[in-house]
Amino acid sequence: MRYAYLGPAGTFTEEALRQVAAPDEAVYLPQTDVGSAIAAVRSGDADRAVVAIESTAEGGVTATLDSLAAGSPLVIVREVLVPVQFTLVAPAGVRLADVRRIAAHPHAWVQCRRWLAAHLPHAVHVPATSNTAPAALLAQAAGDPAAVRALAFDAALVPPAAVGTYGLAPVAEHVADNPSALTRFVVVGPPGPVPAPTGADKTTLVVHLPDNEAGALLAMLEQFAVRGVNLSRIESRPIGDALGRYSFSIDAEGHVTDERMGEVLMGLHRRCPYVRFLGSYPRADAVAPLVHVGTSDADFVEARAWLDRLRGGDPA
Ligand SMILES: O=C(O)C(=O)C[C@]1(C(=O)O)C=C[C@@H](O)C=C1
Repeated sequence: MRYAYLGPAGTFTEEALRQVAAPDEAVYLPQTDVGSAIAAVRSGDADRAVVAIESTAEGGVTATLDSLAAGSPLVIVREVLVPVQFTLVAPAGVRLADVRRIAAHPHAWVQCRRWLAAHLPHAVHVPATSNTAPAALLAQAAGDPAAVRALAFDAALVPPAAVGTYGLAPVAEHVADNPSALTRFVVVGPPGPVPAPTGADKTTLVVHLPDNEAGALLAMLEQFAVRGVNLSRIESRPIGDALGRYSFSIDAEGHVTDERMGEVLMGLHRRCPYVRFLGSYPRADAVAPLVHVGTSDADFVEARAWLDRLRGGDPA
């Protein structure tokens, strides 16, 4: 299996990929951004993409949400959680007090904001395409003072594991603000058989609302509420064709084969102009949803049998 993912080597995305397939049993195809990783699956250059979709720091990863919401259909087949911490590295000889320009992925910068404000309040953010792109540049320039001076930054925020991979010198460790930060990654592939239900699953959807209808968002949410389906993430993203037009990216607890989730999907299909199914897949934390009274599979099956009896002329 060929996996496209955000590289170069040592990103948190690669840590997620290692949980899915070891390097000796898969082809790793590092890409410069999330959009390219997803495009590689659409073009057939990769069989799967591994991409960040949500973090405790920033919520939804918009590059991923937007790439999956439009274009040829793709589905999520698995999710993986990776703890996220950061180390500040710099070329040999650079002290913390010397640091003025820090290369960092925008999500890494956000995750270290309080530490940076306390320790390097005047440092400027130099945006990087990934957490290890600056690490690779530092490693290339090491030992060549002219190459080090030519870098656009004098320190970088990198995953702790990348310090050894690239032979870098830590200037400060444990610089992330939240010691329990997590990023959630998903494995994305072309449409195919839906992973079997485990009893602890998630379903990801993109939903558009009817235009100019007061309460349309409430009506959409009611489709979930009345069937006892809990949401674990909902975000609005611009559709992009006009101001004021938004799509909703939703993670719901449950599997497409659950009776209650099936009823939700049919309700959305009836009421909303566009619903994209982005897959049902096992939850990485294996936490089963709370099933409320009257919303179990058996409750739906029994209610349908009752309706059939009524329609057959048996009101008993
Ligand atoms: O995989 C990486 O290391 C990345 O650079 C990407 C990414 C992200 O897209 O959120 C992954 C985890 C961290 O939350 C910060 C950045």
